[in-house]
Amino acid sequence: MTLKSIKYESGKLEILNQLLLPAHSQYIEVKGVEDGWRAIHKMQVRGAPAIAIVGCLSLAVEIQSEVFTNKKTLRQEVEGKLNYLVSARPTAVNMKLAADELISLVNSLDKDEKVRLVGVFLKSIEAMLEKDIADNRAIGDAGAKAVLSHCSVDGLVRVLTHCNTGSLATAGYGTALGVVRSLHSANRLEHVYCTETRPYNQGARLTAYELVHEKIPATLICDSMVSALMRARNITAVIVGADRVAANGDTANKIGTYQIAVVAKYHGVPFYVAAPFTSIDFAIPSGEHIVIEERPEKEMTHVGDMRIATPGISCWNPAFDITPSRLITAIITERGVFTPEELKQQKNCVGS
Ligand SMILES: CSC[C@H](O)[C@H](O)C(=O)COP(=O)(O)O
Repeated sequence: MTLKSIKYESGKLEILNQLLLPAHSQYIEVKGVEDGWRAIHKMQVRGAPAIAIVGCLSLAVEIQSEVFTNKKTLRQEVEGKLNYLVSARPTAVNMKLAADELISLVNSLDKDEKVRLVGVFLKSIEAMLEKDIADNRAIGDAGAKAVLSHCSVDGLVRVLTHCNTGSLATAGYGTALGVVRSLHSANRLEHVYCTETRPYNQGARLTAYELVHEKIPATLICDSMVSALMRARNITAVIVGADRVAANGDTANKIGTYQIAVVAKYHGVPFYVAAPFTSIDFAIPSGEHIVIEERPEKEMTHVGDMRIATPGISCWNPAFDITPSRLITAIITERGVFTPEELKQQKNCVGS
């Protein structure tokens, strides 16, 4: 059985508290928008697609217990709460896109009945969940094909991934980890290496957990071992996820992605970004326009509750970095695999 980070049934929303993994597998209830915002901000739920789904569901839960006197107040309330949820983590585009979609949905309703709104909301979020899984499967298959193009017809591949992009970060299957999954199902994966992903260790805590759970041959490395790995282990390709891709292909992803891309370029290893088409923000021409979230120092200075850094030292803790498009071989989406140059031409297909 694959891991499930979000459970929603009959108006009750629960999320797997990812801060406790891998030691404890514990679900916590999200009773409304305030809980949703906190869970996203504290990273109890994380990964761009999962954040959007939990944000929207937390609003759906809240709406059910509220009374609205007219459509205007309902609209204002929904818009205000969605914008509030977007503010919990600013870098990824998914929550913002989902919020815009739901706001225009509310505006298009001709009746202001609460029951109808909740029904329409839930239907649209359910469709979002299903679409995410279907898209991830398509990304997995397209990505596997792209990676296999770099080896002999029946050869095996060795890939490197960073951070967590699996079932825990999405509605299911995963993006970059979905590609790994598809390679494994096709019996073409020799090995996957995952980085620890300092400072918050999503790789060591979550990706490693998923890989062990799925019995996929995998090895954990420290972030500082990437160059040595590329020299020693003949890596076929790097595959990472994305939180936001600009129109020119510049990609915001977990901190550390950029340096892996630089090292991959040096070693001649293809570098792929795997993400749903909705992660591409055609409204911004380049990565310079992406807001990079900075996280509390404690996430760097401590492991759990134990301080590992010298007291008094100051810290800089950006959660994401931008990989320039010239370091990216291609962006794997459910609509196909595009070089950054080809991606620019896709702008006109948005929404179709
Ligand atoms: C699955 S999309 C890419 C991910 O959102 C991303 O790189 C990532 O894992 C973000 O990590 P987060 O733990 O939410 O800060």
